[in-house]
Amino acid sequence: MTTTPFPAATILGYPRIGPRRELKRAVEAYWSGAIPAEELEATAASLRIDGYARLAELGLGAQDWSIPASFSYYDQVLDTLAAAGAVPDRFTGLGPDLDLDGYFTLARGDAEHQPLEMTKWFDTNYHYLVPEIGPETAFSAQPARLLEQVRQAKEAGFAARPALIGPVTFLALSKPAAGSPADFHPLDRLEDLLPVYRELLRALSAEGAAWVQLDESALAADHPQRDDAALAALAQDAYQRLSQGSGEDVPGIFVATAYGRLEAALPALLGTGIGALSLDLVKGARQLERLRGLDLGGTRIAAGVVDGHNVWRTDLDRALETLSGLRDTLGADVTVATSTSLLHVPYTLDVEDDLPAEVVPWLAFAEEKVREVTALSGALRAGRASQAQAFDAAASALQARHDSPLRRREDVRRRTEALGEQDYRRTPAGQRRAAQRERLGLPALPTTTIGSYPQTKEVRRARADYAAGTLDRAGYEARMQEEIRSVIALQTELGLDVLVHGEPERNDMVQYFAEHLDGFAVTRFGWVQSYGSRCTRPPILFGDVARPEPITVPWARYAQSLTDKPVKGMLTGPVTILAWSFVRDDQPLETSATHIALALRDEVADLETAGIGIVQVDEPALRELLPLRRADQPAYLDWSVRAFRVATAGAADATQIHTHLCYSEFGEVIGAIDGLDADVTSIEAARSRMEILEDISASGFTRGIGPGVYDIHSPRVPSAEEIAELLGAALAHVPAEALWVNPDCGLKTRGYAEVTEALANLRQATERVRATL
Ligand SMILES: CN1c2c(nc(N)[nH]c2=O)NC[C@@H]1CNc1ccc(C(=O)N[C@@H](CCC(=O)N[C@@H](CCC(=O)N[C@@H](CCC(=O)O)C(=O)O)C(=O)O)C(=O)O)cc1
Ligand SMILES: N[C@@H](CCS)C(=O)O
Ligand SMILES: [Zn+2]
Repeated sequence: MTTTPFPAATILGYPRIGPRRELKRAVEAYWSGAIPAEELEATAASLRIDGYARLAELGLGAQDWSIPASFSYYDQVLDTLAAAGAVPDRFTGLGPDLDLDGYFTLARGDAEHQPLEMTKWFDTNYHYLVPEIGPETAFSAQPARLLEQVRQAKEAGFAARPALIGPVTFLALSKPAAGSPADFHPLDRLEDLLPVYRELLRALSAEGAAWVQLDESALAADHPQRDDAALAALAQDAYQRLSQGSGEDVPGIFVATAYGRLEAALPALLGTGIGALSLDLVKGARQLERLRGLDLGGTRIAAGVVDGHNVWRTDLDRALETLSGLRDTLGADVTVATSTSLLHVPYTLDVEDDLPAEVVPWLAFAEEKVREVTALSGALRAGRASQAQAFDAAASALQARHDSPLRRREDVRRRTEALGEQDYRRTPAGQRRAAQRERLGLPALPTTTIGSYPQTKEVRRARADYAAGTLDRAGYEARMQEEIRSVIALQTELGLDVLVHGEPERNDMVQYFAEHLDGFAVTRFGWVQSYGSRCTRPPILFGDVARPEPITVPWARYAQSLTDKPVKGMLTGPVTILAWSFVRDDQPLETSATHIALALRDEVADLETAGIGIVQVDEPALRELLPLRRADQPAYLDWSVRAFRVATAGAADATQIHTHLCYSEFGEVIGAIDGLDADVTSIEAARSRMEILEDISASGFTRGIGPGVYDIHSPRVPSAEEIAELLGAALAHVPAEALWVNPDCGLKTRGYAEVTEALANLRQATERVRATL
């Protein structure tokens, strides 16, 4: 065991995109050829050092290994793949020692290579790149980048703790490389990967790193292919072996877990020789009870009491009580920590000049959370009085929040309480189908798109000018109407059957609604990394939600006035609005979902009044919020489905309700999708070549279904032949009267040239297949 003690206070990770999105801009400039690699690396290095310096100013020790080196150019799972030399064979021409361009090729693909798949990181809106591991994938230690970061930090006067994904989580989140035997899982390669971790740890130790963080959050989630006890046993064995000999040539191992609770892995990890273990005591508060009576075996517990995944100011008195109770229970000192990396929250509240003044003191972003961690650590060791100012300020903010009338709307509460079973139910789907067929008169295999059209520079510029006040409201509306006219004209020319207005007025499908609903605040600079260089500004839900006036109706009405074809109204569903916002922690999510659903229900009614016959309610995040533990999933699926039904069940029989879900792991939520009772569901299917439809037909799903035939995440334009083939494959599983033809998702991130060509091919392919029916 290392002789350097584990720090008294720490965080699991920090935002890295830059306080002003400097890394995003530099990376994108490098991609476009505007700056050379040296300039990107210099920007990255100075962002890292400035970040360490700021964390030290905020109270973390510059020399005690409390500051994590959690930087990444793109994604921390990709960084771990690079450190383990686990480059998939299909990336021909790339060796195990990736340079910057090789690294970005894995993330973004190139002319010859599809990029690694991207998927959600636990229950967050962050996406990681999925490693592809086969029985023969070669592993080799590639520590150069990690060592360089440790060295750079050291030279600048900081002992920054290297952070990697741990071996069990790395493999648990990987997928089998193409061509692997059916019964193979990447976890089968743990034995081969451990020596590589050993070597990485040795190299880091030789560079002077006294502690290394290995993130093992997969141990806090149920795994689709391994039961919890089996995963815990793998982790136990792995950490016993990695810890052997620590102190001589192996640094102290800090296993970080977040996003939920450890079950079997909690006792399994203690006693393996790891130096420290962090637990998420926000989402996994029930772990506290389980710690009672466990033998720590010399492992120090880092108590994640400051929420890293939300923006509320911590109740410091309560957290201190938890910490001192835990210290007494364990009979050992504990480290104060964040529950997760702070990657999920914006840098600082300090720069926000437009948040409601009353709400600001209720909040803590990354910098403020670091101060909370250090205040708690100070109080735990020297008493509350030593941190009186921080504690008193937190207590009065908490009281003010508790007493604030901003949190409650009695009209919304009354309406929520008055909801009865009839408000969740439409007439049976078959009856609705007949009414809709008569009203809409659509051809077989109706063609449509998912909602957004390319967000051009000009559209973004108009929005920025409007926000800055250099374009007035009338000018802005005229500009958006011009865009809608052109999108309707394009769809008419392409001969699509169900048109959309194109969503030009939306900066983001969630932020836009939050900006138009009471109960939400939006930030000006609160960017949070979603994937790679892409960021979102999650809105903050602080009160009961109400809709002061119709939101989308004028745009939809305008679009419908331009055509005789049906225009599909476009809303974001309650679960997705919640999933991509910072949500209230003072009431169940279910209650907030119902409030949003009621606002959407009114919007649906107003769209109907405006003559809109089809309304799509997008729920791409339905899968994302699925609890990590199977036991918790049925309750979630129940309330999320009910919220969708509150939003949509007020619609007339002749109004066709669509929903859209853009991910392809349907197995877990297929029952819920049926429960939504939407008339038509569009899903992502192009990349998996319609394989997903086997699940759907096996489940007896009888509603309209639009499996995507155009992979919008790729700049590739699918040919008419390819689309016709996909439609043929779909018809093997879905009756023609139920099949819709559409892309996988919205077109906002694509350009007009590719979109126009792809949609022309989509239309042509549909004609061909229709002729065979
Ligand atoms: C579908 N996805 C979404 C998720 N979460 C959401 N909240 N929204 C989503 O759509 N999660 C899952 C996926 C993640 N996918 C993406 C895809 C693309 C982006 C993305 O491109 N983000 C943009 C920011 C988009 C945005 O809000 N734009 C604003 C203005 C932004 C801006 O930078 N303005 C400039 C000034 C304007 C100018 O001069 O051009 C500035 O502030 O400096 C807008 O369009 O109005 C990104 O750039 O990262 C994210 C998630
Ligand atoms: N209507 C949205 C859904 C994205 S998931 C869009 O088309 O962009
Ligand atoms: Zn989508």
